[in-house]
Amino acid sequence: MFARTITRVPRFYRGLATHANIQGNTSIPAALHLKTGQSFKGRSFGAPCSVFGETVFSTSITSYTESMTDPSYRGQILVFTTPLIGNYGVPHNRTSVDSQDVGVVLESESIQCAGVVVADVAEKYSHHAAAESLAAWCARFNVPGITGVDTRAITRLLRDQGTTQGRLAIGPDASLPPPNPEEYWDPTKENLVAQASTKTPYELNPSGDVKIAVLDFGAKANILRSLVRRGAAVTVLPWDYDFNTIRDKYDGLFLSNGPGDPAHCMPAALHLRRTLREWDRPIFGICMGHQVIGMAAGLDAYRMTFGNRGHNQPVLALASSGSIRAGRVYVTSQNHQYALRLQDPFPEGWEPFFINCNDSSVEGIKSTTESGKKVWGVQFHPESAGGPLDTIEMFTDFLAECRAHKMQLGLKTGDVMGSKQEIPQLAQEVSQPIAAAA
Ligand SMILES: NC(=O)CC[C@H](N)C(=O)O
Repeated sequence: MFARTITRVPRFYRGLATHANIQGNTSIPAALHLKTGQSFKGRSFGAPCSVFGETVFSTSITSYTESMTDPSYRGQILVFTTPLIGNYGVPHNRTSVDSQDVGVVLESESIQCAGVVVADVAEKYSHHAAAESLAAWCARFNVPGITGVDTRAITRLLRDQGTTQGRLAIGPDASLPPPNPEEYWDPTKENLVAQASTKTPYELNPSGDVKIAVLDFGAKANILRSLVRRGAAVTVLPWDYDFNTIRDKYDGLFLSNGPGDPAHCMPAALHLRRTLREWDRPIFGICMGHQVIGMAAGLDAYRMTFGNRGHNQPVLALASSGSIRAGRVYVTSQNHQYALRLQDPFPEGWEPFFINCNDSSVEGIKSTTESGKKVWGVQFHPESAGGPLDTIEMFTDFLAECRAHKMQLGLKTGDVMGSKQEIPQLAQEVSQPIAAAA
């Protein structure tokens, strides 16, 4: 008898209710077809258009917004193993643009994956920073989604048969028979890096004390943020730019992540081979960048069965360097299909740096101490976004090495603060944020 009926929604919940939204086209039929002959029927959300793509799964339980804007997912139909996706909506993807800023909140300007597959799309979303629903965001970027499918069954299939070419068929296309095997699009044939990379060089944080050139294979914004927020002046170069022509103006070189088959990046690996021979300043690469360093060092990159996509991949450090301690396991964020082949012996001057605790794949390489070089490549993503920050200090380590090298050089030439160093012409010409360059 003392039970009270709440007739007024408390203020706090009323605020949330205004964010809640119902959007999407979930009564439109959709189907996911795999080249291997299996089909899954569900309902559509997002853009009402059909797409081809390489079907991959990610075990991440959060950060769908970061994953979907990561250029490394370009051309892929992304299956989320977490059943409920979309429940915190999507934020505005703009920051106030100043020289320290890369201009976006997420990992790039737009959705990069070709389509998304979820068990249960959240039609209601709630988050203080949310501006729209997952469905509305997908519709705005012309990216289709399918919901109401058994993502566990799809994942088990992909785990057994490997990443498979697929077709997301929406609306009337969903009731058509699946495409013939030869009609599927094979993204490995395309140079996706050339599509994702900046077309023209641009600079961030020009007043930074240490000058870093970034070869952009499809860089995630958080890689650029991680460099800029640690005080680096960053010049972002197209993926096939011959860094050797400007290298003396820089204190370090960084090679970014990127989509597709690393074989397309062989021109960059050949330029880098020369850099490694003739230049002694620090070099750091992540994911595709790590694969390019490996190819330049003489290692092979191969296609894994289903790759590693998720935010809890354990890697064992085999060597100590900077903040990394040999013998420790770090939990890492990953998104890759290819890996460097472990070979014995390793090319002279190189050693394995990390190894994956689940599948023993190579997770990192480094130049040996005897080589006198300072070069590191990691298959995982220390910058996270999303995922754990266990290895984020690798950016600090890299910049510390660049600063130390610059200081040593200054001591030799009597130019300790680097004041005699020329400001790169290139960098002055192209000072603009990532958003404007995209
Ligand atoms: N995130 C990345 O840079 C991925 C690299 C490469 N495209 C691969 O799939 O292995």
